[in-house]
Amino acid sequence: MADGALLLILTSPMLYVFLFRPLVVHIHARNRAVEALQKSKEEQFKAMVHTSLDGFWITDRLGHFLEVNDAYCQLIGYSREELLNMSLYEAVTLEETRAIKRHFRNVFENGSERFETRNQCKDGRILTIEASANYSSAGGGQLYCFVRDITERREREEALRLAGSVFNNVEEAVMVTDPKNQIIAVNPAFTTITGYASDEVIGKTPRILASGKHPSAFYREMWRQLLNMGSWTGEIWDKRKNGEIYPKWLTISAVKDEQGETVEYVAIFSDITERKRAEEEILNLAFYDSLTKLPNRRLLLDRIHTALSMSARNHYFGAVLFLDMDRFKVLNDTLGHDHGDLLLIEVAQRIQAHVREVDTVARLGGDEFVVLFEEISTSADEATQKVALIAEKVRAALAAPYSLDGHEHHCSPSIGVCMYCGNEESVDALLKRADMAMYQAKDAGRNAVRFFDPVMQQAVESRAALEADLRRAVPGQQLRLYYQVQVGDDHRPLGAEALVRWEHPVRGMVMPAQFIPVAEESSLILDVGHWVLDAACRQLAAWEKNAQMRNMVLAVNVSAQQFRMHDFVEKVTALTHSHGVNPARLKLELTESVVLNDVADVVAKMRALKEIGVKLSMDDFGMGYSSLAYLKQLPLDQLKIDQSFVRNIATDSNDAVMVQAIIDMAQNFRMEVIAEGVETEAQLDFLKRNGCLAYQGYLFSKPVPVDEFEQNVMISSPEPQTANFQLPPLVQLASQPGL
Ligand SMILES: Nc1nc2c(ncn2[C@@H]2O[C@@H]3COP(=O)(O)O[C@H]4[C@@H](O)[C@H](n5cnc6c(=O)[nH]c(N)nc65)O[C@@H]4COP(=O)(O)O[C@H]3[C@H]2O)c(=O)[nH]1
Repeated sequence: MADGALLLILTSPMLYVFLFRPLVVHIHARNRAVEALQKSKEEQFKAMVHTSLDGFWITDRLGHFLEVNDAYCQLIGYSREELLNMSLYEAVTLEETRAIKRHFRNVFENGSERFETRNQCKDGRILTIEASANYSSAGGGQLYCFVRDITERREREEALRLAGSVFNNVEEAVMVTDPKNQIIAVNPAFTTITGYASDEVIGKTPRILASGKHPSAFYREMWRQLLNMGSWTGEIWDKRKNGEIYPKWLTISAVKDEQGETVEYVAIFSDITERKRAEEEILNLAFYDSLTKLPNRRLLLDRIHTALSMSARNHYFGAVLFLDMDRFKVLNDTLGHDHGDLLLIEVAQRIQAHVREVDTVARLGGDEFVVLFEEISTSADEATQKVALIAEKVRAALAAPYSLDGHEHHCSPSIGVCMYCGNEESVDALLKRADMAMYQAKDAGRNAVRFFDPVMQQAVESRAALEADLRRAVPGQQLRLYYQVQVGDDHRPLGAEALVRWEHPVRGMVMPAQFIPVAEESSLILDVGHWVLDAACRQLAAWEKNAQMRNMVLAVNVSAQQFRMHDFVEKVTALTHSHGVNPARLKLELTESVVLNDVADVVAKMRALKEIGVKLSMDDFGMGYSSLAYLKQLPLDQLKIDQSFVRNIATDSNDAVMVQAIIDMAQNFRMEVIAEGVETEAQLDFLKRNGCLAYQGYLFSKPVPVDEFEQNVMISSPEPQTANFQLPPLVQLASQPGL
């Protein structure tokens, strides 16, 4: 139909009344019905949406909320009014905005999408949301979306995932059992540690792992704790599938349900073999000697301490045996430390083989061993007899030849024994006594057993007291110098030997033989030696002013320790300078022990001393290990024949020959020679006849204080070096106190 015709029809009044109007009315009615239907559907939809337990929202294409239900408002914490003024982008976390845009695009393109997002509540909480969105083009395009809070579910899943990953990856073995104690799950670490795969143990009880090392009472106690406290933790020995028994650290926990009923037991354990080994190693290092595996000093002291307390309670006698291998150092130095070590191991084994298992054999260090015997007997006599027997057996065993790496070696022990009963003596004192007895065994010629002797202890104690006093001697100005004249063949005084004396306020005059060895051992000799040198130089300086004394040469004893000091030469130089003394008036008497050490160093020092003009004499010559080899290297001015040879020259042909030889040697090396300890005319006569032209001894004078010495010199030589030394008024000299 043409457009004009239709227009005509529609505009015709008749048509309008009979056809169009009813039609319009019909259409209106139908539309109203449709509208009503639609309205009721909307109502239904609204009701459904608002009563839904899930959240629901509608947004426009840009995400502005157009509608939200109560469930969503409750979920997110905003009111409906607030949300209708917000966009979805404000209700999600910042990190989610990009994802939301992507989801929107997908929904626009595909009509719908399910996705997961993170909403941020008004109070800041973050919720994991599962969203199901649909697109409608109505109203310019809208998104309808049902949302559900799945935060808890996700957290549970995550926790489970984590637990699963822990279960599978953890280093500890995990074993889960049901309430009847049947294994229901094990993790891979369980298989690694025990050797059992899960299908080999599931359905079985954990008894399959038991080592049999623990008594049933141990397991009863474990279960008692597990049932009462809900858990048990401890160390336990179990057995691997391959039969190996190993220690593990185990925690068992009972898992209960809401009613408090145990639903599972979870056992978590780790293999502590390595840890125990390391602990043992540390313990061994701390308490055992690494070479011989014997207890070390620390453990020994502890054991002695306990033994003394026990003895105080049960009144049993015990003993401490201190032993040291004779000349072990020589073996170590000659055969090497490896052989030394082998010997010590063998010694340890031999001692152990001859004592009871309960006795403690310990190594103190070096070649020193100690055996502690406990509870030998309540009778002192019986205990001593028994210990003497064992000690002798040990001695004999240790003195038997050793075969060390193919070399046969002979070595013997010196053994000191100290008995004890009760705990009145300290551990230290006991060991010291045994040690002292051991030294007595050494003094008795080695390879011997000696019991502690109180007299010996007395000697040691008085020596210690002497040392303590000696420490105060130099600062307390208690030392004195005595002078013993040295004369030439015409008896003219050539000089003197300075000999130290100690004037102790209580002990009186102490002779050097008593205190010099103590000083040597305690290094006090350095102080004493320095004092002597200083005093000697001061005396020489004083004599410089006296015409009759000016030419005196003063001999001073120098100990090996003193000479070894790196600055010895400097000290001598400084002393001669500071006192303004001509060094040629000072003669240092060295003993053979000085040169025994480092010959090159000794020679260098001697040369340096000679360079400044100091004279050098070899004291006690003939006594030591004098050898021509070193003698010719030493820049000596004089040899001093030891008084022990001089003493018997008139009666003992050996000594006479020896003295003759020394005199010849000195002459050959162009050295002076002086004899000490000349007491008789016969000795003097022999010496003179054999070419010894200088003397020192009681025949001329005992060592005397300086005044007396000066007096004697002046009497004997009114003019310097012209008259003979007028001697001997020996009876007078001998009456000097303290000489
Ligand atoms: N029987 C006998 N003895 C005689 C005779 N003539 C001298 N004597 C003694 O023999 C010792 C000689 O000194 P020495 O061999 O150096 O032996 C010295 C020396 O080794 C050491 N000594 C003394 N003073 C010192 C010192 O200042 N420093 C050091 N390091 N040692 C010293 O002490 C040792 C002993 O000194 P003294 O008791 O003074 O003993 C002195 C002296 O009194 C004699 O005719 N008959």
